[in-house]
Amino acid sequence: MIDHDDDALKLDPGFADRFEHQSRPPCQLYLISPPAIDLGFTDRLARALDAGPVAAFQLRLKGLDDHSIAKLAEPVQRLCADRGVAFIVNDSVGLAKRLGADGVHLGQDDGDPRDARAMLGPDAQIGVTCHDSRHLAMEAGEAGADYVAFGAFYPTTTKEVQHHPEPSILGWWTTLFEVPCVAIGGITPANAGPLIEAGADFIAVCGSVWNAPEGERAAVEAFARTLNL
Ligand SMILES: Cc1ncc(COP(=O)(O)OP(=O)(O)O)c(N)n1
Ligand SMILES: Cc1nc(C(=O)O)sc1CCOP(=O)(O)O
Ligand SMILES: [Mg+2]
Repeated sequence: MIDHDDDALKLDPGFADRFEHQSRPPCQLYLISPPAIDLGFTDRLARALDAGPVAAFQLRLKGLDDHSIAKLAEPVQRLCADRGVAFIVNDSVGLAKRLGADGVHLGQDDGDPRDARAMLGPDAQIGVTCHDSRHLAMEAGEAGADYVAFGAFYPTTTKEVQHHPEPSILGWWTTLFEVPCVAIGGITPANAGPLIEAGADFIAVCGSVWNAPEGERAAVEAFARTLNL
């Protein structure tokens, strides 16, 4: 059965405690890195993380081997740790283990969450891509995922996507299961509302922060206003 572990709701330690009277904490921001970064990226990340509450940061660098990602990861991971932001590695359980990351995000072809759990231990946050599929989400929950991710809700230029769920999948999930759900794909401060209202526990965003004409600081501030944080 799906794990109803209370820790599953605590990506940001201490956050949930402020909302003990509610059955689920309010929706939080989950920031995804640009697909490529250089060493100067930490300045941008610091501006983003200092602009408003960010629960988690995912290092998602495509087209690089684990060794190259590890070299770029070190200052980024330190920055997240200094600010109490969960540091999640995309795709690679081995890299997450090597870096001592807080967790790993697995796509449907990135490995079995059970193997990830065995390698990373009980405290690791393991997230699983579930596209627009209730079936995949229940499978991920059964396999011990700490969150399930649905998307892409809106058009995105960050990734080629084939699946476009309706916001109602978020409400369906949160009504039935305690495991948090993440909404992803083309989310901006202006279009996040229906996903938050439908029940997203997290909104995961990339382009609307890193490609924002007004800069990452203003973009995170705008998300904080949308989320009422
Ligand atoms: C929070 C979150 N949700 C979905 C994804 C997509 O993962 P995946 O399908 O493995 O695609 P890539 O990101 O690896 O291109 C994600 N990374 N994070
Ligand atoms: C990484 C990713 N996964 C998706 C999915 O649907 O599973 S959509 C996506 C891209 C997210 O970036 P942006 O906020 O710029 O759209
Ligand atoms: Mg992947």
